[in-house]
Amino acid sequence: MDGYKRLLSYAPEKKRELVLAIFFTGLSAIAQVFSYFYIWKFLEALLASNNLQEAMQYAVVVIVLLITYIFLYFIGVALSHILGFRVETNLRKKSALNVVDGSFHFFDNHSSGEVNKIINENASNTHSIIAHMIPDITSAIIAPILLIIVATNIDITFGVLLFLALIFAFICLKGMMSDSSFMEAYLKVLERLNGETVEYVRGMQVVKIFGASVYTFKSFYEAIKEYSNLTYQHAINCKHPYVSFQTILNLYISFTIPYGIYTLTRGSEPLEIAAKVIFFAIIGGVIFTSMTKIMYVGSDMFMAKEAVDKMENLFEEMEEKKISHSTYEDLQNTNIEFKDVTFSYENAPVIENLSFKLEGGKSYALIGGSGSGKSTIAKLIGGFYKVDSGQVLIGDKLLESYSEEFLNNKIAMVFQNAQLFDLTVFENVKLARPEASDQEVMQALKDASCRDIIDKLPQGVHTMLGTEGVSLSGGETQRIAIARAILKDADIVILDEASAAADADNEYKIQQAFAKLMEGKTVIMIAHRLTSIRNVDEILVMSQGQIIERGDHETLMAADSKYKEFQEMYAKANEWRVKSD
Ligand SMILES: Nc1ncnc2c1ncn2[C@@H]1O[C@H](COP(=O)(O)OP(=O)(O)OP(=O)(O)O)[C@@H](O)[C@H]1O
Repeated sequence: MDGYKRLLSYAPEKKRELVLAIFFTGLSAIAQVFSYFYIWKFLEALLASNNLQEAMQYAVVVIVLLITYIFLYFIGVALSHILGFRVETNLRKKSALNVVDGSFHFFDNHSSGEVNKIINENASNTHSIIAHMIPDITSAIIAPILLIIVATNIDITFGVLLFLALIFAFICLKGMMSDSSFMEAYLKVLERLNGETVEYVRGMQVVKIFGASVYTFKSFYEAIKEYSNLTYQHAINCKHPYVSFQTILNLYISFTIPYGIYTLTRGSEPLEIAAKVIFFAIIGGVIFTSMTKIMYVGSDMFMAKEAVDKMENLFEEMEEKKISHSTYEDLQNTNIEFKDVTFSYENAPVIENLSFKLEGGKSYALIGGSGSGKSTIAKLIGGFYKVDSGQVLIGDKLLESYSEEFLNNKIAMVFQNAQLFDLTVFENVKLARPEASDQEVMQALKDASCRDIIDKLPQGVHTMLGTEGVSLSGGETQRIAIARAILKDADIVILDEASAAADADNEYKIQQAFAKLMEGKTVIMIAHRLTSIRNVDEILVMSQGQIIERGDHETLMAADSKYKEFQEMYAKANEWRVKSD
């Protein structure tokens, strides 16, 4: 019940619907029981009293009560569906907000497909669990109890017999109810099977080309076997309780006839006994059928707990290693400082006890071998990750002391694999500053040397990009992303220069766009082309998470430096490229 209560706590505004759903399904159960009582009255009038007119009146009452039952049940189910859908909607809304707010650490460890799957599957499970649980519980519990009371009033022996049969039936049902360990194992196997099936379908091309069979996909085959074994074992475990349940039901119905004959020999009125036998046979079937719903209540409760556990775990993970920002919103200067910073993505530190200071208003280039920690430093300045120890200061104040939004507005980042959204070019740029005028957006595009891109697009700046629209090349995408950063007009600019060579024209335009973006800003450039950094104020050379050298181009070239070594290697690599071209 705990999972169910936790799920309901996601829709506190629909408490009234919950109470009304219980009320209407409860009322419908009472109407149902009354309809069966009047079936008895009908049979009694028809057979025992032989009063056709009275029987007809009872028949009308039965019909009215059955219609009332259906109508009330329908209202109860509709209300519980409204409640279920609201819980699902609220869970989806919360998920969407948490995803937007999720830590980078979380997204490093979870692919977007995985997150989407967890949210989709569990959120959509919740509405059906909630929608069916209230009607199932009422029809499985209220209706049988009330019917037993009515039945005992009609005939105490038949009533007691029915009661005993129900106790046995309940024991059998409990034997068939899936316990939490089975449900846990079942959901795990099902999840594995789904995952393996997706992998198999994804690899269908390889399957076809190489004529591989399902046996080649060993883990898919094992998942099928595991699923089949588990469900088979469960079916076997249910065999005895199920057969016993059916036997008790049929025994009870068959027993009403010899018992009726026995009472006849004791001088009872034959037609009254006939009426009772028919009535008890009818309600026996009805009660047994409604009781079977108890089986689903157990698994529904487990599913409710699973769904809410999985989603809440996901929400918790999204918050892990997230910086808790304060509210300060005034940048005194754009100095950047690392004080004894240690940071690790997983267990091993990528940078350890790193300290350095960058002066506001100057331009810096970070260079170093692949994996030396350049992008990590850029991300830590951007506030993407919480450091393990030490301090990152912006404007001589702790990064955490600024509000997240303020910091976002003060720092612009352009990564080599820039992301554009499925929006128009214009909308993509305007995202950086929604209050910007049309002229400002157009000026940013012009400054980022995007004129030629816009000219060739069918609807100019209003052309849709992405899956539904036009695709741009890597270099073009980066220029639009630079336009976005120019419009943002942030005081600190971090650029991750593309390592893959763009064509000469694109390369020239990207450099022009960068120059415009860097004007008057504090700039940190992660440089891959060593020719493009000669004019920066200072170059920081990185190796294994440490800054091993720093200085301007001339100073570093004059010494026997690692930087000089890098420049020479770069020049050689370019020479080879020219020769092989
Ligand atoms: N999201 C991540 N999760 C785990 N480890 C990571 C993650 N990002 C980077 N690393 C590791 O951290 C180290 C530093 O990576 P970083 O991207 O900062 O290097 P880099 O100098 O920018 O490299 P490159 O020039 O190849 O982009 C590498 O060993 C890398 O494998």
